[in-house]
Amino acid sequence: MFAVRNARNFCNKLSTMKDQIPFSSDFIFRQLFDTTSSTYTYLLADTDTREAVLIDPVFEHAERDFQLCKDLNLKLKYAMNTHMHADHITGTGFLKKLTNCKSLISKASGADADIHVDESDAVTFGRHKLQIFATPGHTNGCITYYSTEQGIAFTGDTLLIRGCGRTDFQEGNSETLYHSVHKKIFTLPPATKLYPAHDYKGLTSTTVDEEKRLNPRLTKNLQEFVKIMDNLNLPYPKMIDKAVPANKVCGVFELSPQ
Ligand SMILES: N[C@@H](CCC(=O)N[C@@H](CCS)C(=O)NCC(=O)O)C(=O)O
Ligand SMILES: [Fe+2]
Repeated sequence: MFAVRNARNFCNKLSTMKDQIPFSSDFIFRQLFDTTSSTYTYLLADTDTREAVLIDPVFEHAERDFQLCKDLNLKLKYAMNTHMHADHITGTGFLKKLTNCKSLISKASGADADIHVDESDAVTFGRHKLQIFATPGHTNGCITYYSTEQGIAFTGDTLLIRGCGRTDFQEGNSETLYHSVHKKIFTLPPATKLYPAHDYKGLTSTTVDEEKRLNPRLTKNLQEFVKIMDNLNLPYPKMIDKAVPANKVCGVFELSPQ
């Protein structure tokens, strides 16, 4: 009986993995990394129009990201953030100097940008589209970018792999984060691939199904979750005093990292 149940559970897991949608042949996806802040930057593009977007670019890598766009013959349309970061300076300001791109962030972030977005807005590049979900909790202005067609979501610091963003600075609120994850991210199809803004253990992506089963914080009930978040006792990010003021004005604009 035990063996049968185990086999059934295993098959259920495999079927969820089988449901994963492969990227369309006209969709470019690159995951880039900053080893200092463990930040992921994502380059997405349309192979036909060559329009591209960068999610969560890092200041020190703006030239790398610009060069990659050039190498792939892409026109950067938007340099956009999932939230006003506290641990690194965004590359959006620098990328605006290097290209004709526009910066984009949520209205609720309180940060400057060319374009402000909100729940139910969408970002398009070529024929591709990212829907925007407001997923506050780590900060007030946290958003998740979601592509139904590709079956992927960029969760910023709202949901990390087997973790989540801390809620002890900026406008952090653990109850709000819990509801953002449970009502927005966890209601996406189980096979949706999730790409966070950071990972500190070398993992690169997860799925809704995986996190609903395995996230050590978000599988708990609200009360237990709040208690966990109240007791994380993490040191403040080293860059916070520099990063937050810079990110409030869309990053810095000098042409070279110091
Ligand atoms: N040590 C790093 C900061 C690490 C950190 O605080 N990460 C944030 C996300 C970036 S704002 C976080 O929410 N972590 C959650 C967790 O459980 O680790 C540094 O000094 O920059
Ligand atoms: Fe953050």
